[in-house]
Amino acid sequence: MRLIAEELSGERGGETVFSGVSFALGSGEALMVTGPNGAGKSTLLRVLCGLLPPAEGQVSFSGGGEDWPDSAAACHYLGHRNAMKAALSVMENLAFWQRFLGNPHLDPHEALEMVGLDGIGHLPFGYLSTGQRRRAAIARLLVSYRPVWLLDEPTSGLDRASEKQFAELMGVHLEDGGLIVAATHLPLGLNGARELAMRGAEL
Ligand SMILES: Nc1ncnc2c1ncn2[C@@H]1O[C@H](COP(=O)(O)OP(=O)(O)OP(=O)(O)O)[C@@H](O)[C@H]1O
Repeated sequence: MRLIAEELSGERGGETVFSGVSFALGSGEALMVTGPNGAGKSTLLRVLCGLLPPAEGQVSFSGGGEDWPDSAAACHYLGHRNAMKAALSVMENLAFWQRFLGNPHLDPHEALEMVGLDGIGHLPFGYLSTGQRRRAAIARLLVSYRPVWLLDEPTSGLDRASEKQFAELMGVHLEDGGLIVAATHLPLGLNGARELAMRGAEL
């Protein structure tokens, strides 16, 4: 599988926030998107998964067969918000996402165990601490399979042990032939990851 960005520009509110972004990422590869606040990292991730149209250039995804015909279908997007309903339990949220997204991968109980949240699946999501919320959102990546993980500051709010656990989960995803694009200010503990340094519209 291959995710390709060609001469991409992204706009917010009619202003160009980045331009000329190109890369090609294959199965088992990770790309760290770095740069100062406002450089356009989140905007780039949203363009890659089709939540925003590119102002210029194009995104393509190949080798995904019928299940993953394009990048929008192939991507899991973990944004700043955790995409969970506060009043539903953690388990209910994960079960909803599994039904909604299809391509079931891990059972929600198993996914919670993988992020160290077993035992609190019955709690409303809104009761969880900041780091626990992030871990539950990471469990969403595990309940339905998507080959491409687009991660926006994925370790924000995580303690050291959870950061390490998440690095292991990302490692397994890459070993299984997945792809990862992560916007981050911190090293994520992925050996061999490439870097895309963004500097914003002045490029
Ligand atoms: N909906 C919007 N309307 C107008 N401008 C926006 C909108 N969303 C973002 N922007 C602007 O686009 C620019 C890029 O924002 P973006 O969130 O992509 O940056 P970032 O590199 O992810 O920053 P950070 O490191 O702070 O997360 C910023 O200047 C931001 O103010």
